[in-house]
Amino acid sequence: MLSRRLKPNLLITGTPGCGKSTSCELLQRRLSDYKYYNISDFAKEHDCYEGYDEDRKSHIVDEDKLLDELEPLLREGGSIVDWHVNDVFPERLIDLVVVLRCDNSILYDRLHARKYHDSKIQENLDAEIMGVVLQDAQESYAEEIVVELQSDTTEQMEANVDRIVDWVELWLKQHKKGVTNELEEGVSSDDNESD
Ligand SMILES: Nc1ncnc2c1ncn2[C@@H]1O[C@H](COP(=O)(O)OP(=O)(O)O)[C@@H](O)[C@H]1O
Repeated sequence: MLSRRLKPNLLITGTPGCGKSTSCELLQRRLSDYKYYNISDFAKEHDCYEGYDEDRKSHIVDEDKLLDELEPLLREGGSIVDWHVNDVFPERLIDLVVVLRCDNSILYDRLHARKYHDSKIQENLDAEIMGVVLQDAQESYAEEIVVELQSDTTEQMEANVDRIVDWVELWLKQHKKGVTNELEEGVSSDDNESD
């Protein structure tokens, strides 16, 4: 049975610095009727924290509370979700997972420009080299909805956004066709039942 969402939910993920927020900003200009959720901001606004990690100097997100807040919004469809963690969203709520990748020396420069601590830069570079975010996505979602896209340059980012918009259009077309088929099958099986 098809999802009853009229528009897909897109999860844009990747190691910090790979370009999620910048890509989402471009994407939202093209999909202006979609809602954008930067989960780090969302967790802060909705107080979805369960503690503070002193070593990482970052808040620990209460994933249950986060999902309680987010699920009703995602059920509506038409969402662009931006977070480096991707394995907390139930598969039924996500239609496309884009994992952005970045060359390590470029990623180093971006994280350094952000004034991240050396240990935090190293942790993220290691995660990117080992493909941790991609692996999490592959373990959490069906193979056919996980797409890995390189995002080292502005040209690549623009091409990635074009690809995502094309994918959304295809989803909408297939979904419309699928819903029509389901309705027709529903009508014909109703006919059969009455035979
Ligand atoms: N494909 C790209 N080409 C050039 N610069 C990029 C690209 N993607 C991101 N950047 C730059 O890298 C920095 C980090 O990007 P950002 O979108 O904040 O990453 P994330 O949201 O994944 O942490 C920003 O200064 C952004 O302008």
